[in-house]
Amino acid sequence: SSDPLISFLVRLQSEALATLGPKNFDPKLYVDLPLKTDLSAAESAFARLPRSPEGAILAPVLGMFLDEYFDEAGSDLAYVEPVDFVPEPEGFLPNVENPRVRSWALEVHSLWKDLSRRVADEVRERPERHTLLPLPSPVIVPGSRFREVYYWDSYWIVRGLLVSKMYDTAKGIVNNLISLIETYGHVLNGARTYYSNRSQPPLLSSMVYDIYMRTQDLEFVKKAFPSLLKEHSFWVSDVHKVTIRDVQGHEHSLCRYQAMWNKPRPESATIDEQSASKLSTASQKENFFRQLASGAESGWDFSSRWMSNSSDLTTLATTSIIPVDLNTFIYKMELDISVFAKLVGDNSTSEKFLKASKERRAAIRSIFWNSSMKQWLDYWLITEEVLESLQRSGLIQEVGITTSLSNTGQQWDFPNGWAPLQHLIVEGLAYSGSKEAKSVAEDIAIRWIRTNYAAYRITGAMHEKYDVTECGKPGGGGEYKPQTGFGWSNGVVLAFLEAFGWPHDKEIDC
Ligand SMILES: OC[C@H]1O[C@H](O[C@H]2O[C@H](CO)[C@@H](O)[C@H](O)[C@H]2O)[C@H](O)[C@@H](O)[C@@H]1O
Repeated sequence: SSDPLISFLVRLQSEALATLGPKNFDPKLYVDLPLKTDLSAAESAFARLPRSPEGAILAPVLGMFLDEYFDEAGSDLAYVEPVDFVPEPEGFLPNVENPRVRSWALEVHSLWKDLSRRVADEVRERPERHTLLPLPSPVIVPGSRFREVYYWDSYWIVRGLLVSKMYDTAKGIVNNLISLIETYGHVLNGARTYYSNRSQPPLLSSMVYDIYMRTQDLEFVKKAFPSLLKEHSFWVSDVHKVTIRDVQGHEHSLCRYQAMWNKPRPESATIDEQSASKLSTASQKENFFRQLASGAESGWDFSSRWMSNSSDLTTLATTSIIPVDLNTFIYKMELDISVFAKLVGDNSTSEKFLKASKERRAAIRSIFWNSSMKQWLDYWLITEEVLESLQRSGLIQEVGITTSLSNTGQQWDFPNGWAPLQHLIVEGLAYSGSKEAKSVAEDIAIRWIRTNYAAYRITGAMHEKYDVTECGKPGGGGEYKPQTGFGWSNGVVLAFLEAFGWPHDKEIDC
């Protein structure tokens, strides 16, 4: 991370694992520790800690260091009784008559007191010492190791608070999430600096809607409205947006989860490093880290739903899946915004969002609905995976796609490229519905045309195969002399020229 506090805490986390071992080790504890001093003082003391001959810090030494430089995780939030809590709210669950159930429901209701916190002033005064974010209103935390506010948890917390008639607390929760949008442009996964690279299932508009339905507080809607527009832009812009063509050729705009992060998640860095250890290249690891963080953005961290092989976490392919639920949440957000726009007197925005919601509903029907199964199913962007794997494969060479990576001297091997294989792959990519694949297809076709042209100029003939590592070079190898003529090469060049054209100013020489 480029945040110096997070970088230091992640280092501390990794050293603590080496000292304490994996049993009962929770990596998140370390990135939640509030500093007692300035970071530089803690860093230099850490660097001076005595170590064993093997390089590890001994457990008592680590304990003393933690006591001296850090407060307890979670201590930067203070317990506070919610202003609107009463032991038995008027009109509480009128239809729950059974005395045992009613008394249990009242106990659950009273748990709001245990989970209610206020961010300490210290966090506002010295934010650089805390990964906790300084939210303005009191918060309700999920509990236990989750010492901070979470985005999608908040929706069901709000639903419960409405049952408990704790309207001010519910509005405070929304106010906190709005403050995150105003600072970061989106609601963070959770209210920690290390969660800023991603969001979580977007349910803020639903919180506003449900609170409004109970309270009729129009001022509250007016305040939330501009932030909801910003949040909508975040979800429909480049990082999350995917354009997809249905079988009738209609283009639809849908959304996927995609974190802006390709490193281990700070709160689970030791686990992510361990999971990635079986991957060999830096780019495979970076991709895996992005898939992990994107899985966390989905709220389903982790699930076979996002894996191509359910028993291998490294096959996580979160960003290659268009999820039904995310698009349904955004559809709801669009409908909610349309309603709110009308309430605040902005009719043109209301119309605009109604139209957007209709388009998304059509996309959901067209892309996710499986009529034989009578189910909405996530859509796998297989082409993207195939494209990525093709791009990583080494098969795409200077002037075309090589038949294999083995240089055996056989003609259907490296470095020969054959016209029919170029054509099958280029057409497959071009018609896949992915813009990126289409542009890769065109690029391969152009290079192939150029090498065919160059070889023709040099040798006066079209060839049965070409050496794709060098422009203008015919192929070789095999048990007979390379042949010219040549039927399928001619056919493919003409088919490519018809598909992609060749404008005046485009260079034909390699
Ligand atoms: O209830 C809070 C959240 O708890 C889980 O995820 C969180 O923990 C992960 C590991 O510490 C973290 O990487 C993730 O970003 C957090 O949201 C749960 O899976 C979430 O659905 C839930 O909101």
